[in-house]
Formats: sequence, C-alpha cells, structure tokens
Amino acid sequence: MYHRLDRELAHALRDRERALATRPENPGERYARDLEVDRLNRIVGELRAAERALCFGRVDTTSGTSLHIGRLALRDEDGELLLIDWRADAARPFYAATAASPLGLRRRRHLRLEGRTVVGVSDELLDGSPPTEEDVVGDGPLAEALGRARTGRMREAVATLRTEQDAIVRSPSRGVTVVQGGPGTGKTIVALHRAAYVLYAFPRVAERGVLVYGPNHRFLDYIGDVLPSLGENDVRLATAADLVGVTPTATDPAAVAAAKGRAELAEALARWVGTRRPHGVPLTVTIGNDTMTLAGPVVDGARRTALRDASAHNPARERFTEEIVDELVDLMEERAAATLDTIDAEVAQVLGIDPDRATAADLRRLGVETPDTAGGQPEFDRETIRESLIDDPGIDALVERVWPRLEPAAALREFLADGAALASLLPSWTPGERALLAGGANTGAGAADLALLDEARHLIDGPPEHLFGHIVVDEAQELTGMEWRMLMRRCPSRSMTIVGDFAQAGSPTGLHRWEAALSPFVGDRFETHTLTVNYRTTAEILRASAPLLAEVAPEQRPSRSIRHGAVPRTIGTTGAEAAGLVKRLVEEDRRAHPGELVGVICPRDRVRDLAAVPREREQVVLVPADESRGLEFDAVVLVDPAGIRAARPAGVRDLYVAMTRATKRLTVVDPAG
Ligand SMILES: Nc1ncnc2c1ncn2[C@@H]1O[C@H](COP(=O)(O)OP(=O)(O)OP(=O)(O)O)[C@@H](O)[C@H]1O
Repeated sequence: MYHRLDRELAHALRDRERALATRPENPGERYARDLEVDRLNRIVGELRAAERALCFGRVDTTSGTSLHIGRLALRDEDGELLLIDWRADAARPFYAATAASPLGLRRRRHLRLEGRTVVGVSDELLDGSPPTEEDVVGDGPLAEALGRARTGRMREAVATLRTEQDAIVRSPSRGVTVVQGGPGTGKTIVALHRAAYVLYAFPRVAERGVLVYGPNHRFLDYIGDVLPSLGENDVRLATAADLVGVTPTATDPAAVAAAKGRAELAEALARWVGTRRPHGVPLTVTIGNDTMTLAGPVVDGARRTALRDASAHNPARERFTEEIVDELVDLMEERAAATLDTIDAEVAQVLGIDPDRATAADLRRLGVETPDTAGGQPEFDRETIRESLIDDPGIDALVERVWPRLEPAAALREFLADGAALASLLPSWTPGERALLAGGANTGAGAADLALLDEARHLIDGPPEHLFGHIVVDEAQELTGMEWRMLMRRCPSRSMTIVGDFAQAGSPTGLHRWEAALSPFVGDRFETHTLTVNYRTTAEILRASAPLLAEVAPEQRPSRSIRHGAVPRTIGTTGAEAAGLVKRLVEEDRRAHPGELVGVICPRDRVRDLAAVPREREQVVLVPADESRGLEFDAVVLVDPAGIRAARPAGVRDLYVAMTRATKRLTVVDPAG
C-alpha cells in the first residue's frame, strides 16, 4: 500500500510540475491551469496526510472476504481495490459491528503502525467463533489510544471511533445534527469526523467548504490538527472575531453582554434602519432652469420598488437613486416634449412651415441622412441624461435626505444609544434592560458586539461574502441568539453539526434548550444525539464533580466513565502561599510523570500571580477557568475553586468545566482551606 501511495504521490507531483510549466496564452487557459493546479495540490495534500497510519483496520467476513480500511482508497496496478476510505459505505461494518450485531463480520482487526512498520495488531471476534492461530486477541486499541500522554493537541480517532459515535459521523441527514453529552464524551471528536465525512459524502456541500466555529483560539489551536490529519485542508477554523474581522477591545459586564445577545434586537435594529428612510417626504430638485418636485407618494413608491429588488440598506439605496432618476427623466421628457410642441406651434403659426420637415429637407440637400422624424419629436436622449444624473452629486445630496448612506459600526453605536427609539422598538423590555444597551454603546467593541455588528452589516451592506456548505459549531451552548443568527446567515443550506452541553454553559445567553436556539431557523427539523460514555475523565474525578453537576444541571445524568485513576485530592493553603504550592505540585507531577501534560486552571485574576509556574516546553499550561472549555490534560491542578465560582455569574459552571479536564489526576488547591 505504501508502494502505491508513493507511486500516486509521484504521479501527482509530476502532473503538478507539468501543469505549472505550461504557459497559458489567454485568461481562459490560465483559469483552467489554475483549477488543475488547485486540484493537484489537494490530491498531493491528501496523499501526504495519509502517510501516518495509512491502513489501520481490516474486516473479515464470515464468507471469507476481507477489506482493509484506511485514510483513503488505493488500487493496485490492475485496478484491484487494496484499501478503502474509512468514510466509504463499505467501511461502515468496521465501526458499526458488535458481538450482538456482527453485520456479517467474523473478525475486526486494528493495526498499529510506527512509520511504515506494523507494531501492533489486535483482533475482536464478532461471530462467536473460537480464536484461531491467526487471531490476535488483546487489549483494545481504544484503551491504548486513551492511555497515551496528552500532547496539548487533539488527535484524530479514525481507527477507534465507537459505534454510537460512528452512527452520528455517518448520519445521512444533510440538515442540522445536534450532539450533546457530558464533558469528555467525544462530542468534539465526533463533530470533526462528521465534517470529514460530510466533505467526502456530500460533494455539493463540499464545494462551498466547511467552517468549524469555536469559542476562542486556544480551543481552535487544540483541535486544529484533526482535520488536516484526516486529509482535509480546506476547512476554515474561526471564532466570532475571525468571522466578523474585528478584535474585541472591551469587556462588557455579563448583564450587558446578555442584553446584547438577545435575538429581539435583530428585528429592532432592522426597524431602526428602516426609520433612517423617512416616508412621505417630497423631493424638489433644480436642473438647469427647471425645478421639479417628486411628490411624497412617488418617492415612497420608488422606495418600495428599491427594497423589493435589494433588501440591504446601502445596495437598495443605489436602486432607489435609479428609480428617482427615472422619475425625474420622465418628468424632464414630458416637459421637453411640451416645450417643443409649444415652440413648433409658434414657429408654424409665424412662418407657415413644419420646422421638423424643413430641417430634414435641409439636411438631405447637404447629403446627411436623418431618421424619419416626421410627425415626431427630435430624440430626447434618455440614457445619456439618466447616466449623468445618476452620478450627479446634486442628486446624491437629494437622495441623502430621505435615504442616507449608513456605515454599520457607526449606525450600531447610534442605535444602541438611541433611548427614545429603543423604547418604541423594544416595548417588552424593561427600562433597566434597555439602559444596559445604551450603557455599553460607547465602550468600544466587546465580544457581544460582534454578532450585532454582523447583523448591522447584513442589514446595511448585504449578506456576508463567504458562505459555507457545512458548519460545525463547537461549545454551542455558549452562543447567544444573535450569534446563532451570525452563523445561520453563513449557512444557507442549514447543513450543520452542533455540539455542546448546557451544563457547561458559561455565557449569559439565556438559551438553555436546543429548541430555543434552533427553532427560529429550522423549526423542529433537527436530530439530537446524546453521547453517554466518558472517554476522558476518570470515574473518580467524575464522582467528585457529581455534586457540581447536580447543581448546574439537576436533570442531567452523569456520563459513564471507562477510565479509573486516583481519587482527587484537595490541599488547603493561604492566599499568599498558593503560588508556591502550585509550583511545587507541578514540579512533583512532572517528576513523577515525565512527558505528561499538566494544566493549571485558576480564576482569571490569579493568572498573573501564577505566571511564575514553570511552563517547561509547553508541558505545563496555565489557563483561566473561563477559557478551559473543550481542553484536556493528563493532570490538572485546580486553583481556588471558590474564586472561580465567584468570578462571574456562570462561575459555578466554569468550575464544573475545570474539574472535568483531567484524564488522570486532579489536585485542588484551596487558598481558603
Ligand atoms: N472513539 C474514540 N477514540 C479515541 N479517542 C476518543 C474517542 N472518543 C473520544 N475520545 C477522546 O476522548 C477525549 C474527549 O473527547 P472530546 O474532547 O471530543 O469530548 P467532548 O465531549 O467534546 O468534551 P467537552 O464537553 O469537555 O469539550 C478526547 O481526548 C478524545 O480524543
């Protein structure tokens, strides 16, 4: 297989070389060449990504056939299939077969490679037949994958996806799929493999590309290797700030952020933008010696037409200008016709001749052919007049009176500070709630302003430039109503994988149910899957965090852990000594477990105190608790649980998240203890 992989890579590289060497002679050829180079780049990328663990599985059916499963499909020289892509339908039994439902398999084999050498084989016999000499029955590959030290970067799990996870990854639904479950149940890993599957199985979706949306860069960096290692490089990873292209410079108090996240603001903002275009206002303009007035209802009619053709404020303004100019040109034409008629009548009366015919006869004598204008008027050159008016600054100033151009960020600031307008547009809000908006209006962009700004841009300048065929939303419990709108407008196909856990919600969104988040966009058309097995946290840590789970989500059953480890310990200290103690604990852990990853999780305001804790080649990571969602460490030293709890309204959830980050050891340092 590696031999074939090398051959295919060599071919692709040679083809790319050739394509690059061609000299296109026109833009069409250049375009075709660039497309071909892009295609070959993609193939080279996929082939290179397949190098590691090229073939990781094999299934043998009871009828004696076998298939090898790997990162991509390979054929030998004669076209015989050597390896099938893990996403192909034929690979499904590798993931889905169980002893209870073997799907025609006798044996499932996992292969472990180091470089190009097979260093481990483990078999599961699925049909109840006794092992033969060739079956290697041993410790499962999952246990092996989970037991490895963490590196600070999530790894793909293509060889060990579980049946319940695989069913979600391969779901034939092209719509919205929600995956929920407690910490460590594999929601993120499932979502990323789902993205890879969607790209493989739904080419139409793949054409537009996939977006993976996450709460912050620390998290996106953590998961950023998974899709490239599955050969998928055309995936965009982004936070709200990346999508909107603005870096937040201010932090809103929780109540302000919550108010700014409410979806009702979208309607209010749209109506407020509408009020920038006053109704019933006549427009008067002087062109040359002519003064013309378009009556209010005529202007209103032009506005309606413009908004029918383009719904965003600034582009529709251009349509409106055209409509107004058309109305003016009509008026001018009528007037010109009336004036010429009067002059003709006067000339005819004085000279007794028809001036049009006389002019035409003169021109003919000079050898100039003229169009037959007998009985008509000389041409009124509508187009030229129209074009010159459309670009005329006077007309622009006129339009500005009833349809001012808007700049989204400035308009948003004005809207948030417009107390009188907010009172009439948000009558169901209390004055206190409305005041929160105004209070935050001039502090600079906070995180909660991003989605509002995106909404304003959409209303004012039109839809976002980049749309996606599929969006993966991770830590989706964090999203506000406005943020959901920001994502949905980027995914017109509504093909999405959404993963989250409301027990971990840190944002003051007020959305506690998937229905509340999704029904405005897809009604009840979404599938929900719940994962129940915890692959990260040991049973002992899970037990220690159970009281917190009962506090934040009493309706949620704890997940079932498949790991065991030491019982978490709590060490009391004083505020002054905490930093020293943490340093000692980290050093101890490093000595006892070299090569393992330690996370120190603390309240945000203690980060500076603890900055002296040695980082040791990134093997020790210091994380504020409110930024620890989604992350994973072998050992966690959790500092000042009461401080984490008190730091913000969702502090208790931050604490729950922080407690569930370790795969092996948890030590709590309690400065009040
Ligand atoms: N089938 C699997 N094979 C190998 N590793 C797995 C598998 N399923 C989950 N894991 C591992 O378990 C850990 C937890 O998974 P993941 O981060 O996806 O969970 P999560 O539900 O998103 O957690 P959280 O809610 O805390 O963010 C990760 O290290 C992941 O790689």
